[in-house]
Amino acid sequence: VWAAKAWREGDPGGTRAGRRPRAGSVPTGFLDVDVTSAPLALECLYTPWAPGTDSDGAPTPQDCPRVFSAGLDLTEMCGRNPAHYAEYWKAVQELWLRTYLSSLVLVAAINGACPAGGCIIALACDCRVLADNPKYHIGLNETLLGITAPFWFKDAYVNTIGHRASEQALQLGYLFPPSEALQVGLVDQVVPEDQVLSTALSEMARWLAVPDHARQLTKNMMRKATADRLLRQRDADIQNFVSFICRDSIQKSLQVYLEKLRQRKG
Ligand SMILES: CC/C=C\C/C=C\CCC/C=C/CC(=O)SCCNC(=O)CCNC(=O)[C@H](O)C(C)(C)COP(=O)(O)OP(=O)(O)OC[C@H]1O[C@@H](n2cnc3c(N)ncnc32)[C@H](O)[C@@H]1OP(=O)(O)O
Repeated sequence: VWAAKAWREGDPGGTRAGRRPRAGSVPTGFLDVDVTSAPLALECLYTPWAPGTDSDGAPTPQDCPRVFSAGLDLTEMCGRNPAHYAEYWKAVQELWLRTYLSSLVLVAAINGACPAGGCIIALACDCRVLADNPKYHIGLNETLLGITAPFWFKDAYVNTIGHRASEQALQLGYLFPPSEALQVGLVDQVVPEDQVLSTALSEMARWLAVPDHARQLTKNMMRKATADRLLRQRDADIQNFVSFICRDSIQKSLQVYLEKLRQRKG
């Protein structure tokens, strides 16, 4: 995720929000940053695990290739207490709202797998460029984990790919390979892997060429209703999440899924 303001101000290596991947593991989070208590400088929000910049100040490819984001950190949703789940979900909401409502131009340069929470952050951007690699799937696969995508994930999906495609993909937990993601409109461009960053930059330039105030007002006009829907029921959404995730059956499903992931690795 690229923040236009920092880019324009020549500070593409600014503070990064989020968690770095554990050694030998995939980047899951972007949520151990304390987005709830300190104002998140979205101007400085980058793909969290991007290593920074090269000598010219241009962003360099991620140090964790193959994965854009593995979505929300499942270990944050397993075996914890209700207060932890509530705080975690509030942070997830906050991250999404700030990204979705940002007045900046945000372009997602997706150079790896992008399931669930990863997809939802990409969807909060203005434009998505995906690397053409059949392993780089994108979508909301929650049902395959035995959980349900919250209504605002669903809303963002419907806004992007329409009702019927969302209904089908959500129920099936379908992860789209690049060609299908492009076809259904989930991403805007699919390009060879080594052109993701340059294409994202070109897209950024295209969006920045539009007068800022007009673009920002238009963006807000298009997104406000969706964001307001969550804003109106934030607390209820947190309570829903906590009671849902605390169920024994859901905990069991998540543990089984995590175990499968770990075994697959071995
Ligand atoms: C009525 C209803 C009301 C309310 C409902 C409300 C809310 C519920 C919904 C909550 C929303 C959740 C959204 C999410 O984002 S869930 C997470 C979904 N993510 C996934 O399914 C991705 C899983 N991961 C993978 O498919 C692969 O890891 C990936 C393709 C990304 C990368 O593959 P690779 O081969 O490179 O890595 P692995 O060897 O598989 O994994 C390495 C280690 O990373 C661990 N891992 C992977 N993903 C996660 C994750 N999301 N969270 C935590 N840990 C993860 C994996 O177990 C390996 O761990 P170690 O062995 O190294 O410990």
